Amino acid sequence: MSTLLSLRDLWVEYGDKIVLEKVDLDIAEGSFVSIIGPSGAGKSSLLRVILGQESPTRGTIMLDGAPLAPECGPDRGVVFQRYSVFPHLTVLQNTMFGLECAGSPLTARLFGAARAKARAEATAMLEAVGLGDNLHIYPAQMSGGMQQRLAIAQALIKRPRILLLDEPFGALDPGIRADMHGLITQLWREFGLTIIMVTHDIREAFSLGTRVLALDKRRHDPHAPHRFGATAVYDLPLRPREEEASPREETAA
Ligand SMILES: Nc1ncnc2c1ncn2[C@@H]1O[C@H](COP(=O)(O)OP(=O)(O)OP(=O)(O)O)[C@@H](O)[C@H]1O
Repeated sequence: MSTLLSLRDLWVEYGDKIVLEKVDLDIAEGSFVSIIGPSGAGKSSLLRVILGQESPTRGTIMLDGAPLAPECGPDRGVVFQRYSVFPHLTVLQNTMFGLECAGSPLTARLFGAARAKARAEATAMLEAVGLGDNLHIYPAQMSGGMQQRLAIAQALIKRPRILLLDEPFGALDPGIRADMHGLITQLWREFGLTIIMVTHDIREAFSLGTRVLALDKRRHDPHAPHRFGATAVYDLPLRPREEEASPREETAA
């Protein structure tokens, strides 16, 4: 598999606090990378710099061999733990919104054939995430799992190559979580995605990922804990995706 994303000598600092130091990573196209690590290790900070929400203090990020644009682009989608959907828009409107913004940046409205096309694309995406029967309801009428399905549809509608997931299932009940594991694995295959997922759930990290990265500090100074940042202390390749039939958690059960 070819390298899609390359991080070289990446540092993230806030003031005199070093959060990440000397992160060197190559992420293969089509991989599903789980990132684990203690609270405050810089997992979300790493996602934010890959997303383009923040610039690293030092170092480079290359996407397909070219420097990553320093802003969020359509090649990267993101789903956070907390629901990021618009409460005043229906499921369909929430999903069409990304296409309308891209097609009409000033008014975020499409008309005629362009609108019909966006509507058809959004409807197909909502069917793919299992919300095909709920196009016209509002987020307040949905369960947490349904809202996360909608957040995934919103992230995928612009056909990103990389999907960044920051604790996407952390707020869900165990049964719903298992359904979402099945869904994300299916979408990963169907859309040929490269996924980078931050999770606190080690079982989830290993059952979904083709690779597990642990971020932590290699060096500690008890008198100045902020002087050293975290880096990838473990990098565990798991089975390649071709060998995967279903999430390992479900196969093991
Ligand atoms: N904008 C910011 N300004 C200053 N410090 C920040 C900023 N963002 C994050 N930090 C600090 O950077 C460190 C890493 O934060 P980050 O959220 O990346 O960790 P994390 O590994 O995702 O943690 P958690 O597992 O608790 O979500 C924390 O100490 C945090 O307080």
